[in-house]
Amino acid sequence: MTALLEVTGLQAAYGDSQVLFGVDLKVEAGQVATLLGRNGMGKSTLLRCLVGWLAPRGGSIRFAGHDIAGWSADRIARLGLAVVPEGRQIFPNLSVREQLLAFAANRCEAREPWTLDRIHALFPRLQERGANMGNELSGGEQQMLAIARALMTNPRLLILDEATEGLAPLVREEIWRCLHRLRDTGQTILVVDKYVRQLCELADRHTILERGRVAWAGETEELAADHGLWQRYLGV
Ligand SMILES: Nc1ncnc2c1ncn2[C@@H]1O[C@H](COP(=O)(O)OP(=O)(O)OP(=O)(O)O)[C@@H](O)[C@H]1O
Repeated sequence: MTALLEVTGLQAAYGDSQVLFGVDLKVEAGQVATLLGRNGMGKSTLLRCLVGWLAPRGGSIRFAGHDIAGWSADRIARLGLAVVPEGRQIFPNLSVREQLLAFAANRCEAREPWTLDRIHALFPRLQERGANMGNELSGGEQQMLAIARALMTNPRLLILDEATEGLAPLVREEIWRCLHRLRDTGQTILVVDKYVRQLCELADRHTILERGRVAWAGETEELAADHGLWQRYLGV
C-alpha cells in the first residue's frame, strides 16, 4: 500500500515552548487511522501542522507525493486535505444547502465526486434540513454538515478533530455509523477522538501521543487486545 500521508520526525513549538518532539505518523490510502492521547499531549498541534495553521520547526510531512511542511493552509487544502475542525465552524446565516454547494469542488479529480444526492443518501437529515440556516441546527446536525461540507471538496484525506465531542450518545452513534459508511466507500480518514472502543471498530491503525512523542503505534488487533495501553496512555 502507498502511504498517502507520512509524517517523519515532526517538531513543533509555540514560541519557546516545544510541544512535538519528533513525531512519526503514517496513513495509507484507503485506511482509517487514529491519533490518540490524553488532553494536552499534542494531537491538535500535530493536526495544525498537517493543515498548515502552524509551521513545523523540523521534520517532514509528505502528503500525496509532496513535502507540504510549511505550505499555506490554502495550498494544502487544494492538494486534497480537508479538516473538520473542533467546534465545526458552521456559518450561522447560510442554509444547509448553500453551505454544501459553496464547498463543492473536485480538487483531486475524483472519479465519482460527491454530489448533493450522494451527501443526502449519507446524511438524510441534511436533506430534510436543506433550507434551514446553520444556527437552526442541533449539535449533531451541525457535525453532519461539517463532515458533509468537507466531503464536498472531494478530499484525498479527511481529518476529523473530536467529531463526537459534546454530542448526546444516540447522536454520537449516528456519527460513528456515517464514518463506517464513509470508510466503506474507500475514503481515507484520520480521526482524533477519545472513544477507543468505537475507534477500534472503525479504524485500521492507531498512533498514541504522550507529551509530544509517539508512545505507541500499531494495528487495531493489538490495541483492541491490550487494555493496559488504554489505561496507561488514555486513562480509560
Ligand atoms: N496556542 C498555543 N500556545 C501555547 N501553547 C499551546 C497552544 N496550543 C496548545 N498549547 C500547548 O501545547 C500542548 C499540546 O496541546 P494540544 O492542544 O496539541 O494537545 P491535545 O492533545 O490536542 O489536547 P486536547 O485534547 O486538550 O486538545 C499543551 O501543553 C498546550 O497547553
